[in-house]
Amino acid sequence: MSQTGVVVHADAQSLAQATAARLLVRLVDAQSHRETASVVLTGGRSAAVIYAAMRDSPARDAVDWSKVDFWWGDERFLPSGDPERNETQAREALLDALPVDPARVHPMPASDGPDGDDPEAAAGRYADELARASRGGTPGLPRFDIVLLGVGEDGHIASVFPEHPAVYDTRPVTAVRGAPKPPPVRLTLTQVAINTATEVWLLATGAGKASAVGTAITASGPVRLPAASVHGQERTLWLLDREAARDVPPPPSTNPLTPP
Ligand SMILES: O=C(O)[C@H](O)[C@@H](O)[C@H](O)[C@H](O)COP(=O)(O)O
Repeated sequence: MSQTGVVVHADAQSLAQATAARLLVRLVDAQSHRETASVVLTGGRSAAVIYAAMRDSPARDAVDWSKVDFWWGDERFLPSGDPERNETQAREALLDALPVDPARVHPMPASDGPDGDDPEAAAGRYADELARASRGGTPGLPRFDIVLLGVGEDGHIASVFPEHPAVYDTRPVTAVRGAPKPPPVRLTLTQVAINTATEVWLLATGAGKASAVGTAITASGPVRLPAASVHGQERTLWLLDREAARDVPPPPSTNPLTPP
């Protein structure tokens, strides 16, 4: 049974530092069981700060980076090397500083790649790459130890936006056109793929996220927010700063001395 946790940090910087440390420990743990580990990276400002904190952490070398598989949860469908691509951000903030195995770094196709400016074909290509890495777990997908997801003000995760076709897509990867967050054309893992992960970590900082976070965490019943529809097989973690946690009720007290 998947557990959901909510961790609230004082501010965005402490969230980034703590999440970087948490991710490093989680990767070391995964490798202690299986030699390899896998993480699905996200884009956005919160993620970039976490990547830099990982890069600068003295504990980073506890991970055997040559045996970590890096996937992406979504990508802006732009030419390779474009500064707006999530791949570019992750390479500059983290991957370029690590002894990664290039064969284990799996960026989503770029718009100047083999499929040209056809995002549907590019999505299919990434689905094929995922399937090739499948090792007997979920058919067509590799094991994802941790999926990182930034959360948008509208409750989107990756490039799955509320009421957009990707919400209803049952394939593991899909193309997105008309995304409300520029750029409009993107590739994204769907909730189908995300929810196979062992752990899903949702990252949100700032008051602008509070409403979406509060609704996603507290609403019962069919909530039309993608952020409310993703969960890890074993654990779902909400990693928030105080501002983003504003609308999240405090956990029920476990102190037996507290009056009901
Ligand atoms: O490509 C992207 O833009 C991201 O993958 C997207 O899902 C992002 O994580 C959220 O929009 C949060 O972004 P911020 O952390 O910048 O608010």
